[in-house]
Amino acid sequence: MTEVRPGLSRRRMLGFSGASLLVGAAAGAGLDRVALAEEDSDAGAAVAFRGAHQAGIATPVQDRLHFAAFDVTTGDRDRLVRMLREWTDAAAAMTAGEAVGNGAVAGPPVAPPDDTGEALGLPPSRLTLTIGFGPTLFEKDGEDRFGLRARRPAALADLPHFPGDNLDPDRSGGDIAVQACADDPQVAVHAIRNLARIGFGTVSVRWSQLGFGKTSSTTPGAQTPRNLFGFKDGTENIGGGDRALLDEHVWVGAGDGAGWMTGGSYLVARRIRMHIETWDRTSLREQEDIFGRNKGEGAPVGEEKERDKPVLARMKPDAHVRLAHPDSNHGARILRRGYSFTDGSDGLGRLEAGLFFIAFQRDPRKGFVPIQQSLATDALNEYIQHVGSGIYACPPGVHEGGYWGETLFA
Ligand SMILES: C=CC1=C(C)c2cc3[nH]c(cc4nc(cc5[nH]c(cc1n2)c(C)c5CCC(=O)O)C(CCC(=O)O)=C4C)c(C)c3C=C
Ligand SMILES: [Fe+2]
Repeated sequence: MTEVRPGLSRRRMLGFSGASLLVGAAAGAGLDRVALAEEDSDAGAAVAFRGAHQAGIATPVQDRLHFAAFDVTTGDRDRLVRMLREWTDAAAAMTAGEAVGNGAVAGPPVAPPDDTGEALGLPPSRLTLTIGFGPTLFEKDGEDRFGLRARRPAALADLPHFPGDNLDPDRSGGDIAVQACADDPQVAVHAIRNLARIGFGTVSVRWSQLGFGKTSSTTPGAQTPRNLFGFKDGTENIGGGDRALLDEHVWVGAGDGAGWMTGGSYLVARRIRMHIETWDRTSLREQEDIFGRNKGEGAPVGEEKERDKPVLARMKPDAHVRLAHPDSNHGARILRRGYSFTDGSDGLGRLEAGLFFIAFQRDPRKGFVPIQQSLATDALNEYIQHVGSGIYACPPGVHEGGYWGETLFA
């Protein structure tokens, strides 16, 4: 259930109605977080922070993203744990629409405020904060900085090199990642900024990425969003309410090894540049052949409706959907949760744009890796390039009184 924080709430201060109370009441009534958020079409509502699984994985996808990867700058394990406790309190407050600590204006005038203030007066905006731990937290340059080496899950293996990869190390990796999703970009940015501020002296931001326009959904009944190539993206995704598929492909099971990850999931992030100008000079027929679906409706080749069952044999052998489909990958499935991005233009007048691809899975060695290997012959590769990468172990959800990563550091 959502924690009620002391101090000056950004909503209480402005007389805002208590969306977080709705979450609390619903949790008390036994409704689960996904069902609540799905029913609640109010983009300003709160998503419960605590639960068996972290929010931001199976919960409905919000409109905006701020993803940040941090490097830990201390070698002091206790200090790191202290920061994770402080982050947890701040995350619980911000996701409930509350200010961090004693707020932006209620603290002593001689000290910097606990909260940076730019979200004052804004509703919770369905903010979710999801944490993950990168391979380098467990071992970096042969060094076991925090005594965690033996706790590294086998599933948190470094990703192999894939054909066509052109990865920028300054936009890859990181000891800790936080995915902030919200319906208001200011709320997502505020959340990452406050975590970075709290972490000063313990962590520093290695790289971050803003995203707009979700390119996948976890609510199959909702309208499928479109990516920057103009195609519906996320049609065949794992639904947030599909418990059987989530248990099979997304949540780490008790028998999977690394018991501290039970109920957690692995996040793979890929910054994928999309060559928009080249794509825009490509014929409609060619574009549709590349995906194996039509552009208007999103129907598979030879079918009429988006949700019609695809017949892979009707698609070109190098069609994206044919190669990514579970039937071409021994049943491998992932939960996609990516966002479009544009970071202005590059020096050649081309849009610096693409897809910030995010996928959650029970084991990347059986999810993202084989699918991406199968995409080696994808016709889409002429129009895209992977330029950033990260893999992170996202622990299970936080219970009352617990903190982010408690099962790992216990
Ligand atoms: C390794 C995983 C994947 C990467 C990387 C990836 C990149 C990528 N995808 C699109 C656009 C579309 N993808 C679609 C389907 C689809 N893609 C993946 C995986 C990766 N995509 C999967 C598993 C699937 C579902 C396949 C299936 O079961 O049918 C679609 C079709 C609509 C849909 O189902 O979502 C589009 C469109 C882009 C533009 C891109 C890189 C920039
Ligand atoms: Fe795809």
